[in-house]
Amino acid sequence: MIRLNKLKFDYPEMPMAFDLHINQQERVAIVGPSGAGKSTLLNLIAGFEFADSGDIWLNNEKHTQTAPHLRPVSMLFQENNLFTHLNVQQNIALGLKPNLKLDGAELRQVEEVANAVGLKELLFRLPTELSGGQKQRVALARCLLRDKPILLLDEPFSALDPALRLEMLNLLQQLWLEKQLTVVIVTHQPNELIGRVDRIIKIEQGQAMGLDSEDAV
Ligand SMILES: Nc1ncnc2c1ncn2[C@@H]1O[C@H](COP(=O)(O)OP(=O)(O)OP(=O)(O)O)[C@@H](O)[C@H]1O
Repeated sequence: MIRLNKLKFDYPEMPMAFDLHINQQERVAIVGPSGAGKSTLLNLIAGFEFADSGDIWLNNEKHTQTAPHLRPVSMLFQENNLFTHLNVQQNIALGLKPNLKLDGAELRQVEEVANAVGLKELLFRLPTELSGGQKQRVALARCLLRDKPILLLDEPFSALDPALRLEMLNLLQQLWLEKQLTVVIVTHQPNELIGRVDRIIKIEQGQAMGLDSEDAV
C-alpha cells in the first residue's frame, strides 16, 4: 500500500504536489507527458528524493524520511541497472548481499530467482553479452531477490521491441500474482497495459490527475 499525503516537492521550475492512495497488491500505470513528474513521483516513493512537506506511508508505516534501502520498495529503471564488470549471477546477488559474499543457501536463492525469470543458462555471462531483454530480466531478478512488497518500474521495457515488451509484461504479471506485489509502472504505452493494471493515474505538470474510478481499465 502506498499513501502520499499532501506531498509537496519542488524543482526550480516545477512545483509538484501528490496526494494519492494505492492499495495493497494494486497494479497502477502512471502516464503523462514528458517532464510531467512521473519519474519524480517514483523517486519520492523510493526515497531517492525527499519531499518538502507531506507524508509517505508504505504498508502502514510512515517512511517520509527513511533511506531507500529501508523502505519496502524496489525500483527497476529503464536502463543502466547493471554493473558491467559483474556477471549475471553477481548482478542478481547484489539484491541480497552488496558485498557478494554468499553462502550456499543464498546462492540457491539467486539461482531460483534467475530460473523464475528465465536466466538459468546465462548466469556467468557479462552484461555486454546479453540482449536488452535479458539485461532487464537480470535487473528484475535483482529486484525480486530484495523481496520487497512494492515494485516500482520506470519505463522498464521501453527500449525493447514490441514482442519482447509483451513477454516481459507477461512475466511481470506472473510475478505480481505469485509474490502478491503492489506494482507502479511508468509507461508511455498504456495500451499495452490494458488488462494488466487495475488503474491508470495521469500526471500533468507535477500533479496527479484523474484518480476516479472512470480511470480504471
Ligand atoms: N535534478 C533535477 N533538477 C531540476 N529539475 C529537474 C530535475 N529532474 C527533473 N527535473 C524537472 O522536473 C520535471 C519532472 O521531471 P521527471 O523526470 O519527473 O518527468 P517525467 O514525467 O518522468 O518525464 P519523462 O517522461 O520525459 O521521463 C521536469 O520539468 C524536469 O525538467
